[in-house]
Amino acid sequence: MLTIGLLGCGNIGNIIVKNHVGVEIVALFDQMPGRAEELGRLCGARAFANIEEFFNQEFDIVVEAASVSAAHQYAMAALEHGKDLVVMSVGAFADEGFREDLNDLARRLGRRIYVPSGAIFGLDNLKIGQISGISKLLLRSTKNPRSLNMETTERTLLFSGQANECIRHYPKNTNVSVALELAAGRPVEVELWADPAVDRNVHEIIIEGDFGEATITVRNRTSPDNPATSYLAALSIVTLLKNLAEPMRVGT
Ligand SMILES: NC(=O)C1=CN([C@@H]2O[C@H](COP(=O)(O)OP(=O)(O)OC[C@H]3O[C@@H](n4cnc5c(N)ncnc54)[C@H](OP(=O)(O)O)[C@@H]3O)[C@@H](O)[C@H]2O)C=CC1
Ligand SMILES: O=C([O-])CC(=O)C(=O)O
Repeated sequence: MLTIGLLGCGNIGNIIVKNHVGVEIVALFDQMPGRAEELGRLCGARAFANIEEFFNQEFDIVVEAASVSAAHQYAMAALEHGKDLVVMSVGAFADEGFREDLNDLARRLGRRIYVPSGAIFGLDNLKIGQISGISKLLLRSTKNPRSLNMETTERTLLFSGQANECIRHYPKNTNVSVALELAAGRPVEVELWADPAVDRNVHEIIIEGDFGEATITVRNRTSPDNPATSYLAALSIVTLLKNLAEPMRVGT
């Protein structure tokens, strides 16, 4: 069975620990050591307050579910310690230099980096953008102001522009935009709205290209412990882990 070390023991970490299938969690790390210890009591994994000790444990995959800055800080070290890597805070890969260096290192060391589909549907066939023209790719995300840690009484446009700029301002809310960019291999236009009338995290994806047109709307329930994060994102990472050991891959 694949063994994992969980880096980040907040909302998604909790959902992984309570729902994981087909993998064994053996090590836990969080900058709030109490959170790692609490999850350790639930699943029997060892909690570490020191990142070096965490990386030195024997397991196959580091699962990052912490923050964009944590992904930046620890991704290289994870590979250097002989682990594969699952990155939930994919916004870290908006930094092209970092992304290329990490890919080079993974190639050199024969390691894999996995990016879950997260809080959206449609990443699979969007990859055709790497070989065929896509003329328009727009993500319109709408969240309740509570999810964005702000207050407003009316629908408000917070950001309009490119994904790699948006993630700098909203690293806890727009990782999906960078996942779209990586899949399609081209820039993504992003609109981020705060709307007190919605109780879901809504992502509308509008795609036009040589293949035709597609519109995808995902109305996500929020997670129990973090309204910024859609429950789907946590389900997506649990599913990715479940499928890693399977011989057959479904979806492009
Ligand atoms: N790809 C996608 O589609 C999606 C990605 N995400 C991303 O997934 C990540 C996890 O989400 P979620 O579980 O809801 O977030 P939470 O804030 O609930 O949990 C993250 C945990 O990681 C800790 N943490 C943050 N930075 C570090 C660090 N540098 N080193 C160690 N621990 C750290 C946090 O501590 P503290 O509370 O002190 O910060 C917290 O305990 C976030 O980055 C989020 O933006 C979320 C939804 C969709
Ligand atoms: O969970 C969501 O709806 C999206 C999100 O926070 C992100 O992409 O960072």
